[in-house]
Amino acid sequence: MRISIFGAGAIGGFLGVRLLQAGADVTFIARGAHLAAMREKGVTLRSGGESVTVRPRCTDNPAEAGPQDAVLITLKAHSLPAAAAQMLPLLGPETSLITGINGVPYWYFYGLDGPYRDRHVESVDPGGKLWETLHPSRAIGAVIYPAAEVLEPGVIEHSYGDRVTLGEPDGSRSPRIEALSKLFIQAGLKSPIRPRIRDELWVKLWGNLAFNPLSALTGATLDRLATQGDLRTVARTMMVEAQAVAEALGTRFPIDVDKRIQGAAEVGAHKTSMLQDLERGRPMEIDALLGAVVELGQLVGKPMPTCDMVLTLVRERARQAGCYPAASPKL
Ligand SMILES: NC(=O)C1=CN([C@@H]2O[C@H](COP(=O)(O)OP(=O)(O)OC[C@H]3O[C@@H](n4cnc5c(N)ncnc54)[C@H](OP(=O)(O)O)[C@@H]3O)[C@@H](O)[C@H]2O)C=CC1
Ligand SMILES: CC(C)(CO)C(=O)C(=O)O
Repeated sequence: MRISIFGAGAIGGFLGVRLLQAGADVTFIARGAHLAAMREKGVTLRSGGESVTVRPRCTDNPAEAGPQDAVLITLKAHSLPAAAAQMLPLLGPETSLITGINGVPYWYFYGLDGPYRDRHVESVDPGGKLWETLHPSRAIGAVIYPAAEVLEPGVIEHSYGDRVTLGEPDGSRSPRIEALSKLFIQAGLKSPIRPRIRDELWVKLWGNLAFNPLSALTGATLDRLATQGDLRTVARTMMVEAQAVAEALGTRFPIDVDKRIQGAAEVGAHKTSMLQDLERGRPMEIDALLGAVVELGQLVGKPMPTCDMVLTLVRERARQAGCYPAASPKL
């Protein structure tokens, strides 16, 4: 299978190495110092006490790779609008796009039964440009559970997790999703195919929408946010508000909110990705993880006072650190 990893940083680099080792024809699409290091010295993956270096095709010019069977998008959410047009040379008539980005995906409402069918989500897809450029008929949803980090340009550390859940927006077991799941399994990952991928996206997002902004605001690690009295109450209140929104859109949560919080507590003294981005002065995924959920709340008419307040505060915290644009998205 010809597969490009668009945004082959931490998680994309980890998955790309695994897919290459499984025999796929993989192209890493990256940029800057990380790309230069991968070109010069190959990509080193450290995982489970072992280190392997591979030499994939690495480029910042998708035209060099040409049309692919699949493109795995592992950009940060805010990088996708600017990168979408760059993906066009990778797209043949049958190319699928696996969206590995955390948060509400741009294709969320594609074919979704109910009054909001085929709407775009402004917070992640300003003006519906992604919908047009990367038509959601190409999209395959993914929930990525492993954790990885770029330790230095060209060197990736995989710290835990091996599950990449996949699902077609329409829930079907299409030949393309079967082939991708098989490839991920050959790459040593667990890769179940879910008929209701949005439910699983929400279970991950449920934690991210609360813990990530709260960690950025307070500096607290996941274990404190999930266990310390008042902090836990704030996180839980946000999650309960979001649950009402998700359920109004047809989501069925397979676990309750306390079980989800317990799962986050078990991760331990971990800095969320949003706190890490803030500390490094990098753009933060505020709009994909919380802004989009607040937008969906407005859409279905469910009040989200705690989420609204935390969104306002975390945007300003990010602005003060130079990690968020001066203007919030217009909804
Ligand atoms: N890391 C993790 O453990 C996990 C991450 N996720 C999610 O996966 C997504 C990716 O996260 P992560 O891997 O940590 O992010 P990274 O920043 O490590 O990787 C994204 C890479 O894409 C590059 N990039 C951005 N724009 C372009 C472009 N136009 N052309 C080529 N390369 C580009 C970035 O370069 P630059 O740095 O120059 O912007 C960066 O190297 C996020 O949504 C995250 O929430 C999900 C599960 C776990
Ligand atoms: C650690 C965790 C689970 C926090 O919700 C996460 O996904 C992140 O840091 O983005």
